[in-house]
Amino acid sequence: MTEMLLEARDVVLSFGRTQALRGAELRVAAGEILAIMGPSGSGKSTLLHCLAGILVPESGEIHFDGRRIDNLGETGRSALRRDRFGFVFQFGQLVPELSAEENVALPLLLNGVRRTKALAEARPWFDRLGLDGLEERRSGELSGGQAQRVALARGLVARPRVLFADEPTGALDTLTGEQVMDLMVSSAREQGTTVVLVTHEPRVAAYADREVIVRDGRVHALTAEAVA
Ligand SMILES: Nc1ncnc2c1ncn2[C@@H]1O[C@H](COP(=O)(O)OP(=O)(O)OP(=O)(O)O)[C@@H](O)[C@H]1O
Repeated sequence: MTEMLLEARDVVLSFGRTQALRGAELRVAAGEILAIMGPSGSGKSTLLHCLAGILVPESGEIHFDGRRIDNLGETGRSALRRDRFGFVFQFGQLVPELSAEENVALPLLLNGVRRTKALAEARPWFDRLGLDGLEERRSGELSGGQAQRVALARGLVARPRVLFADEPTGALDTLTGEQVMDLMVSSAREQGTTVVLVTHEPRVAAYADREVIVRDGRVHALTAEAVA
């Protein structure tokens, strides 16, 4: 049987009167690239945040790598996010005061890696992601696609077990979005990183090994019925 790396079991979470997740079930295999699709407001980001230990479900369980993580407490979940998970969001969210290179090195610096070593590990990503020559730029001096590739490098530099990507191409034009997806998928595969990708764009979801649909806070396998 394929090893399950990440699992949501009967997850329920409300914001006030809004029931964002109503018994969400999801299993993600190690090394898998999974796309979470679904209409606006259906609970995709909330599910991603629960899987990543950012939000804690009201009931239900989240398991990662053979252990339950929703009951770890903020310190434990924060350590897990720092050590095991990488993140890419819709608007790169680079730190504007830092150079592109320092932004990529940030997860390593936060993990206690020395500055020289962290920057040395960040540098090859510029060649790998077609960003040569942009190492010293601040985020305000990068195009949207360049900034998102820097954000991708930052998400992968610490070789996380899981990369969580929430609408990573949402702010990009189609061609630039496809470049980012190509690089995300090839880099993740190269280092064996599992990817959980939230998107509402079928073209983006097509890069994944498997797609699921979130509707009204529940997860459905991709079938003609679920799409209709
Ligand atoms: N912090 C919050 N406070 C209040 N309501 C929230 C909060 N976050 C999400 N919600 C609500 O929970 C529901 C699910 O939101 P979520 O962001 O998970 O949906 P989504 O499928 O990711 O949507 P989109 O595609 O528009 O980003 C929505 O009704 C949303 O308005």
